[in-house]
Amino acid sequence: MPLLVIYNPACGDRSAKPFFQEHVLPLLTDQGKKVDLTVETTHEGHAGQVVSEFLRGITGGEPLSVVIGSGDGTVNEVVNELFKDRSGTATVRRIYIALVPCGTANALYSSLFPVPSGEGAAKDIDYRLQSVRAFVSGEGKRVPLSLAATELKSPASSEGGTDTVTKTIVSVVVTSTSLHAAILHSSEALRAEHPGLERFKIAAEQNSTKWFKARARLLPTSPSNTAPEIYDSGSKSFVPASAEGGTVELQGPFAYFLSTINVDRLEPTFRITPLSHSIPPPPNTCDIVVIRPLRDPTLSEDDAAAREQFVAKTWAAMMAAYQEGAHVDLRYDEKGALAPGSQGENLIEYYRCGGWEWHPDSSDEDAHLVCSDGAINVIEPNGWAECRASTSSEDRPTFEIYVA
Ligand SMILES: Nc1ncnc2c1ncn2[C@@H]1O[C@H](COP(=O)(O)OP(=O)(O)OP(=O)(O)O)[C@@H](O)[C@H]1O
Repeated sequence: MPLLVIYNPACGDRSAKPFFQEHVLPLLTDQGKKVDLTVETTHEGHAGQVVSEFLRGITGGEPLSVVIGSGDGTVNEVVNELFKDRSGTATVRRIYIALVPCGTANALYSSLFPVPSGEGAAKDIDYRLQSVRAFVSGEGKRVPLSLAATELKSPASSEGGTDTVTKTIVSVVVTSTSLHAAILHSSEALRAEHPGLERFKIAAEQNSTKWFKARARLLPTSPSNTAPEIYDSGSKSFVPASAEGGTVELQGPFAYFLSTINVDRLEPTFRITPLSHSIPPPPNTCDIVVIRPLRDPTLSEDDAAAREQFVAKTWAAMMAAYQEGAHVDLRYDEKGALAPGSQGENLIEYYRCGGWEWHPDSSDEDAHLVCSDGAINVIEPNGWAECRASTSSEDRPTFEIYVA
């Protein structure tokens, strides 16, 4: 089986290169694995180009194994490149990935291999080598990676025409709008000064009072045509969401709108979609966490005072996500407080469905941002976005990750 090794020396705390030289490459050699090509990435998009080019040089239909040392962004680049450029995957359709967590957040790795408690556990050598060890042992299991493909659409140029797709982006971890997209957008400007996770906290403060004007439509699962489901914290299970024609309409404003696949967390302890672990999802679905401030029984309109007042509720949800995903059971009492044991509406609406549409209000520039695995895209004026989750595909390359 052909074997590629790629690491991104610039991601996270920049430890990928020494970690590969000291641990990963010697382990591969010791276990008799012949590496066909080792590449240290030099620029954005490089990892995808390397895999694509390598595939074009292979003639057999065997799967390709790739050891990747990076965060989630580099994995995303490989998947997107192969999704776009099919020339290499005409013969090799299966890509097996052994992942080494070297990024800032490592959502994918820490979801597959939860970090044990204890100071510095995420940096532990054995902790970081688990996927590679599963690969070299020859007995490791692999899990398929689901993909979420988002089409950005521009409005038809004439009445009765069809909207056109201007860009398709693929996520393997998270696709979001609203607060999460705004935070990622602001945090990029802080990367050089704050390379660690603290840049997300600073960016969060900068965006805390924003609400996002849009409407969303949640879509049924394809091909089973199952209507969207919503988590019911009374029965602690998913139940059918009230759906008209198989879809659910959500009117804004939104504070938060985020969907995940493959992961239950975005950082080792930030478990934003914990139910994807505790109640395993069916194929071709994503988990969606929504906060709509006007569900708060003490708020009736969108004004500056209400936005200021609601900041504490959004933070309560974010902080509870760090407490083993406790935000999913936070409920209002009749005075709008989030007291333990309250029996009112849930603060969070937690959906599971086949995908979603996002239609931003043309007056709200911030609502036009879409985040795909950390990369920010902008919906054009009067445009919209459609995201669909898929677990397997007839005509696309498939990706699997080695797990212990
Ligand atoms: N040599 C390089 N110099 C600068 N940037 C690079 C280089 N090689 C790759 N990159 C870019 O670095 C970016 C960040 O990589 P990645 O997402 O893997 O790490 P991260 O952002 O630190 O981690 P995470 O996504 O887990 O938070 C990617 O967009 C990638 O294109």
